[in-house]
Amino acid sequence: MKILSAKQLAEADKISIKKQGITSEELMERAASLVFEEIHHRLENRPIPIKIFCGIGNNGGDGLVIARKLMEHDYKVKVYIVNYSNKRSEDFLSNYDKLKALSKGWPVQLKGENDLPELNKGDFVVDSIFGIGLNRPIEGWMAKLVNHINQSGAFILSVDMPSGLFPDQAQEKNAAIVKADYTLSFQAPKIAFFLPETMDYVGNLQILDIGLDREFIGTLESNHFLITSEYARAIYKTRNKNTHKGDYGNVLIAGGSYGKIGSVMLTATAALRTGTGLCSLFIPECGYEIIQTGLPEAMVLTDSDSKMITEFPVEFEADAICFGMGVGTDEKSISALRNMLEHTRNPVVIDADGLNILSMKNELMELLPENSILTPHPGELKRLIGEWKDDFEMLDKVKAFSKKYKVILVVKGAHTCTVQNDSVMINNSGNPGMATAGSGDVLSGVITSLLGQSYEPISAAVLAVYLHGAAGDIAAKEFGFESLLARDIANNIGRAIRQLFNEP
Ligand SMILES: NC(=O)C1=CN([C@@H]2O[C@H](COP(=O)(O)OP(=O)(O)OC[C@H]3O[C@@H](n4cnc5c(N)ncnc54)[C@H](OP(=O)(O)O)[C@@H]3O)[C@@H](O)[C@H]2O)[C@@H](O)CC1
Ligand SMILES: [K+]
Repeated sequence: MKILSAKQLAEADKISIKKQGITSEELMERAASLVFEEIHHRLENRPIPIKIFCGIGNNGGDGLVIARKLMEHDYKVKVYIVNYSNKRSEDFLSNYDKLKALSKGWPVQLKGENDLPELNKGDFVVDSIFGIGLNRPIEGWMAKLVNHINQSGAFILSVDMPSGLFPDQAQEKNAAIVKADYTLSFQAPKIAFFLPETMDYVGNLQILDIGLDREFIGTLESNHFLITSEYARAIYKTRNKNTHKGDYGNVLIAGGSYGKIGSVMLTATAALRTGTGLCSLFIPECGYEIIQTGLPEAMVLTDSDSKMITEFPVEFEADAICFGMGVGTDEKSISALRNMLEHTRNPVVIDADGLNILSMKNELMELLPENSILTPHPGELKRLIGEWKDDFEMLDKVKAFSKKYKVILVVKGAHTCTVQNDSVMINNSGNPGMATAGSGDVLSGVITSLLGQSYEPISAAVLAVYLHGAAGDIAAKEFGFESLLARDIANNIGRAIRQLFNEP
């Protein structure tokens, strides 16, 4: 699903009005009615105090429509107009008149910090102050209003955007932004919903299809995509009946050291659970019995060193190689990575200490086969690309790095971003329970497995990230967030694949 900018959405808004022969007020009625229906569906006429904060632009206009509809259904509604300017939008004004005609009490006008209304824990607040028209940070008394809403303990539903949040540009530190429990956003996701510094303002997210012109949206160019289950399903390759293990890749996972053999075991488990035909590990001597006992499906090659890998079995013909988990950054392990890169043409997967070695020995970057996949968490990413001042600068730096070295980066986080050149694929599966030791090792195993099964490198990365998150979601249903182990993610990859085909 395309992630669109505020500018593109405003354009789609205009084009749709023209092509569908409707007025902007009719489009507002349509969009806001969908929000009303979502609220009505959940509240089922319960007499909860609903307090609606409306700006004076079209986001505020949406709030007025929602208020009118709720009143028509006998909800307890109070409307506050956040009077930040005299420039009311036309659709705001016509909906203001409609509301006045319906309600006995006039909306309360808020003009300064002395007007902050009483809010309580049991209240249901609708935030309709600013949407995609925000063009500067919220300041002065309105910033105080935003903090007042945030601190009230009320349930907060934001319409289109949490007010104060820019859809597609960096935010000032300590900016006043509504911290929503739930955001109902129109037509397309916005990038700020998924980035580490701003995702917490959004709460649960739902995108409402307000019927903007599909054909026009189809022509809009975007470098940012949200990975959906439909997309994952389209990439996935089914198995033939007439088949054998040789059709599903022979992968080699190189890593581990004394005390860190578990990492490679998790990677190999995940690779096998993702369908790898043959899985071999290259590990130090000390891990031999551990792997042969713990994972009989895998084959083991050992280094001459007992505690770390110091070389690489360059004669091994693997369909995909993964290097890095648990290897450490000793000079001897660095030469093992160099040895591997000097003898490999096909894209490889580099994780964990493999990435730390690349940051220490920049010249090794030049040896990476084209379309290799690097899977840094934020700490490893900083070592690779340096510091960044905000998420947008981080994305720019990652894109530049991807182009410079012709590699794919899987930037791990709550919404893992897979970046190739300028395009960013954002993942939406997964949960906080997956913030656990070994989770990344499992992801590398899934990517390597798909790469070995002849998926294009970018498809292997994107599908792996999606399945890893979906498997984590299935595991969390059984174990809860706290008890979830990395191996539970690996063990649910098969269910995540089946789920791709059970969902509508
Ligand atoms: N596009 C669609 O698909 C549809 C959109 N719809 C709805 O319209 C919403 C967009 O409405 P909008 O363009 O009127 O902008 P909105 O966010 O209400 O802001 C209003 C004005 O506030 C001002 N302003 C900005 N920042 C400020 C600040 N910090 N402090 C003070 N003032 C500030 C600025 O005006 P300025 O003062 O700069 O002249 C700005 O123009 C959208 O989010 C959705 O809810 C749906 O109804 C139908 C389909
Ligand atoms: K809003």
